[in-house]
Amino acid sequence: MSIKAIVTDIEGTTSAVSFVFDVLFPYAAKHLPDFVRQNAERADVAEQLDAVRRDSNAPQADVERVVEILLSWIEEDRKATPLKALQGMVWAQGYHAGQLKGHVYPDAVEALQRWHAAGYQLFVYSSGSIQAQKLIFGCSEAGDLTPLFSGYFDTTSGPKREAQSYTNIQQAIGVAPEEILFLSDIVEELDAAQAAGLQTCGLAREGGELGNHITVDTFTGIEPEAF
Ligand SMILES: CSCCC(=O)C(=O)COP(=O)(O)O
Ligand SMILES: [Mg+2]
Repeated sequence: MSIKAIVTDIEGTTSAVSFVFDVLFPYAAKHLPDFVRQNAERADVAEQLDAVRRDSNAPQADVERVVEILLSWIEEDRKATPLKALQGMVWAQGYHAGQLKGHVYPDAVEALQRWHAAGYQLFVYSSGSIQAQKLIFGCSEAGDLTPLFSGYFDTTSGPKREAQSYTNIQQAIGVAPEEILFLSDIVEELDAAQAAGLQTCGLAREGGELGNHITVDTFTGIEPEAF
């Protein structure tokens, strides 16, 4: 069975962990409080603030308390859907103001372009919101890479360490599980994708092996036709 679709993680896979931890998360921590205060009545923001109240079991929390909760979630790298949605909105301002440029490894850019030209369907699956995914690739140091992608999946498809999430994504893509190659730097994500029947390839940019998964150190080492 040959690969028809490739689904890639972002942080640690197409893009440096340091870009997310040293640039994106501090940017969100700095700008999110005022963004939330100034936009708390906006319908899309209010919806996420209510989700924070629900998820943290604090139904009466005022805006300042919700900001505190969000900052603690950034600190602990919580992959909570409402935090990710709000981070995406804050980062949008930074990208559009030219303060942020998405980091994508040159080897990932080259391989994604080559695979797209060869007819593979390319997708993203990240804990970052779909808005944030489109921004990192759309406003990247290598230019607008969004034309390469056929679709985007975030935590609304489920947590990245659960097999069911990959079944949800496989059904949305509409090809057999074994025709999908999933790329990630996290062994628990690769295990979950494998349990759902997907092919897997680990990215270990500092070297080493990721569990029982074929592991490479750059995208240049990935040969979709070999799976
Ligand atoms: C979409 S860029 C921001 C990445 C992010 O917020 C994050 O939590 C990273 O998650 P990933 O699933 O890409 O490791
Ligand atoms: Mg990752």
